[in-house]
Amino acid sequence: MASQSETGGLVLASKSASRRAMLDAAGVAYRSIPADLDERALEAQLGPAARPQTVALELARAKALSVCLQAPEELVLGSDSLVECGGRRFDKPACRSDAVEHLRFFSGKVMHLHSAAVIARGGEVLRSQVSVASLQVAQLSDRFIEDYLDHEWPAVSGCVGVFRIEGRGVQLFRAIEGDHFTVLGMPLLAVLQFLRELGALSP
Ligand SMILES: Nc1nc2c(ncn2[C@@H]2O[C@H](COP(=O)(O)OP(=O)(O)OP(=O)(O)O)[C@@H](O)[C@H]2O)c(=O)[nH]1
Repeated sequence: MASQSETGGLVLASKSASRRAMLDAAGVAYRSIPADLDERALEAQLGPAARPQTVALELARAKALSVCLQAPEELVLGSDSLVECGGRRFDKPACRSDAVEHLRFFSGKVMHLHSAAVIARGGEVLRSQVSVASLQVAQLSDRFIEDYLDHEWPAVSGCVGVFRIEGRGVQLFRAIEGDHFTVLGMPLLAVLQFLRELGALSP
């Protein structure tokens, strides 16, 4: 006999601490089953010309559908974030020198952070949303970058854009346009509306 959590619950298909923190703070009950898939290989299949919002949506969809196989009765929430800046797409930095290169490139430019969410059940996509925030990056000196990473590395190794907006990452920006939750890594307001529509959250 399947437990309640295996019949009507919500599964977060993510290892992201930030996404878990958002749902925890919002009082949303869920269990986590990280998606085990090669995001970079999937992104490569979409090709270099794929729009960043398309890539984020497709990766969120792939994460949700892959976890549906382990939770066939439950709503599964997949999410993905990526940065586009100066015509380049960026994922999480692979190492500290990657982080330096990313930050040097971002300096003085506008960073677009795309965050997507997909809710699926039984292999069928029920809802999806992708949102973008625009972050104006300050001029970053090499000295600032090294000092910043002395404090923030390796914590930001799990963060696209090499920052935690809730921490020192806020020092990188002169202005931010867009939803705070989108910056943190998931369009939470849309996710909550979807859960209400799907009966998983009381209106
Ligand atoms: N704490 C924090 N995390 C951020 C911020 N901006 C982006 N992120 C995180 O950057 C990560 C983007 O990488 P993704 O590939 O989308 O997700 P992930 O962390 O690999 O986790 P999965 O969902 O399991 O793929 C996510 O965990 C986002 O929450 C921020 O300002 N603060």
